[in-house]
Amino acid sequence: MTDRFSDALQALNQPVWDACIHHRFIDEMRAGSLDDAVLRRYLVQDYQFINQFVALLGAAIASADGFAPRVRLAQFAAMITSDENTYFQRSFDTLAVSQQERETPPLNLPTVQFQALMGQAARSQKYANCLAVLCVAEGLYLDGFDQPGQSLPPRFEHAEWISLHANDFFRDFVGWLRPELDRMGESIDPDARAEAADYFSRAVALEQAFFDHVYQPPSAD
Ligand SMILES: Cc1ncc(C[n+]2csc(CCO)c2C)c(N)n1
Repeated sequence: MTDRFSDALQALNQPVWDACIHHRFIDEMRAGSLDDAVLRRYLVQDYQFINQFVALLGAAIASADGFAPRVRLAQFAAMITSDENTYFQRSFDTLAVSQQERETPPLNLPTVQFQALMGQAARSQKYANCLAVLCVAEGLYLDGFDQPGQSLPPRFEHAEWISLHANDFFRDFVGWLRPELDRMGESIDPDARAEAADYFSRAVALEQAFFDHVYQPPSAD
């Protein structure tokens, strides 16, 4: 076990973390072999996830302890609400996702639970809790999708999703996020650390459930 708070949290959750980054969903996305029905279910649910995620970033910006972290987080929010948003819209067009499914789909249980977790972290107004959830949501996607020397699959729906998480900007952001959580971990008391650790663990478990659920037939909550 190491001294860094972010490493310690990841080590505590390593089996589930590894199950996520080696999840069939990630393998099939990288191979370009993902079933369109699975991709469609994933993207429809994930679009609802991203909405709350941006609210969580807003809460992190509000609860951060200085201007430099606020600038970082704001720049990241700008990327998600521009490049990433157009990726969703173009993929929805290709997969013939209706306006209603884009905006108000029935939500899977893990999506509702993740939204609740992000809302709770945001309302706690504690920067460490927000960072714990962000470290999972970002770090896990970096570890899963950013493989050295990988070649991208031919279809843009797969290739762009990978390159959204395997690029210098994203690497740099996660490379900032982890030491930022370490820094906050040092400045809060043990109870607050335990609280942030709980957010981290719940987020890792929900990431796994989120991936698993898109392989289940619709309405199998
Ligand atoms: C369930 C779920 N968890 C994490 C992410 C990852 N994520 C959300 S926003 C963002 C920024 C750049 O893409 C990243 C990496 C996701 N998409 N869906």
